[in-house]
Amino acid sequence: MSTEIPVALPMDSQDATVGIIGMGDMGRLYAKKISAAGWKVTACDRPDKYENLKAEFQGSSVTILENGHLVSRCSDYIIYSVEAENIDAVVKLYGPSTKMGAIVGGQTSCKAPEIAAFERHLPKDVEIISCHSLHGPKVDSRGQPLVIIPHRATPEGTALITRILSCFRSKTVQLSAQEHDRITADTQAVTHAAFLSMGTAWHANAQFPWEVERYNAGGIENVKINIMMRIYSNKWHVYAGLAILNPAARDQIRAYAESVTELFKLMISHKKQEFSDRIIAAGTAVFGRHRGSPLLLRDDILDQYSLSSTQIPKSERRPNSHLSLLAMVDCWWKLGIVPYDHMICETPLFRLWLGVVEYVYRDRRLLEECIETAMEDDIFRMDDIEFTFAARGWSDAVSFGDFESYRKRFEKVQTYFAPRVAEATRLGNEMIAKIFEKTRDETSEEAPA
Ligand SMILES: NC(=O)C1=CN([C@@H]2O[C@H](COP(=O)(O)OP(=O)(O)OC[C@H]3O[C@@H](n4cnc5c(N)ncnc54)[C@H](OP(=O)(O)O)[C@@H]3O)[C@@H](O)[C@H]2O)C=CC1
Ligand SMILES: O=C(O)C(=O)Cc1ccc(O)cc1
Repeated sequence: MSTEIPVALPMDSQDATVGIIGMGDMGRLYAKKISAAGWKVTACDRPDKYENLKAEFQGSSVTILENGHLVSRCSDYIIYSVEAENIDAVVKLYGPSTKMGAIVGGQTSCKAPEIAAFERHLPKDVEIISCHSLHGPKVDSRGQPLVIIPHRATPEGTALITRILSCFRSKTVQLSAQEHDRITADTQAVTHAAFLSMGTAWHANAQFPWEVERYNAGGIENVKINIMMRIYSNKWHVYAGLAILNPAARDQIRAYAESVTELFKLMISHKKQEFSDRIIAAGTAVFGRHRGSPLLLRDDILDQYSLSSTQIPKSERRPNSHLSLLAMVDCWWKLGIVPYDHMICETPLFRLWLGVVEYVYRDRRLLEECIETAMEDDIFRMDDIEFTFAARGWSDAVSFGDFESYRKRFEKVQTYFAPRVAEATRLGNEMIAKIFEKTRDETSEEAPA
């Protein structure tokens, strides 16, 4: 830690000014929450958005400035909340204007390129303390993990940033940038790969899953459809950035595609014993230590959140092979990942996904039903073959590191599902709020973000 850093910030009052560069979905959430907690906030987006943004925030306690130079010059803590792909260029542009002795951080989802940009372009007298809220902009931040990364920091600086960000009432966890990237690759990247692939496969089969009888099978199917819709309602660059820029994520997405392919080959060659042994061995490795703990999800809650107009009674529901889910456990097993070890960096989607997977693996009857369906039921074959193509396609898109082709793949499916996005977002929010109400800090009086 360099001794050059002047500790000139106000530590015991709310006098520090927080600057936000990038007023997209997350930047706005940060600006609103931090200013509501009593801190002075200045913010900007690209210069061409200045007039509109200024009009929008007129009369609020957020001061909109024309560009990142002006924000950087007057702010004690500057948060870059821009696309991960752009972080180097934006820090290069505004970093030299950083106020002397200020603290700088970023909110991008992958920390290696962000920290590299800070080290490359920021003056040496500046502290670097980054953060990452592990939830999307429409989720109640209370009780969700918030990672703080004191990279080039004094204890006083870290204490100040922790105090500023305490307005989110999140579960704060301090990690290094490397630890952050490794854990979020495990929690986020593979989860997204599974749901991106589901959307691609449904689109390839020209299906809206809620209109297809075999997907009106209650709890698990509802969660799968709702999460898939949620991911495709977000911006493509969020998922592209955290997958393409994080080398650990790339490897894991490839391992997931391999598991999907290998299991699918066993299915179509009817190698039931080999398939079943592999599923059981993976399940034991991943869930063995957690057999006694309470389940993360309850089916009766999930049944309420369906996009379908008809509900099929439980006794008449058709079992599913759940290839997406079997492959997830297979890939965790192969990579030696025990997902429960990563709950410090859980996102709502990861928790839901783990909840669904666990729900199947801890019910021997359900798991055997999946194995039986995977082997014998041809109805799911057309879905599973498209899912296999899709998983490999996403893995290729990520390993080629090509943002533009990632964007095209994503937006094609996003456009297809767009007509039902508003409704799915509302349902998904209700579902997440209901599921998380038990885990949230019960004493909090704040309204959801
Ligand atoms: N959305 C999510 O669920 C989460 C996102 N994140 C991370 O947070 C960051 C922001 O994400 P999000 O808010 O969703 O994305 P948005 O696209 O909504 O916001 C990014 C904003 O930064 C602007 N921007 C780009 N370059 C500049 C610049 N030179 N000066 C000022 N503003 C600029 C963009 O403008 P333009 O659109 O014109 O490029 C855009 O308005 C990303 O790195 C993302 O990975 C983290 C947690 C959750
Ligand atoms: O919960 C998820 O995985 C999301 O999709 C929202 C999200 C996206 C990017 C992040 O860096 C953190 C959360």
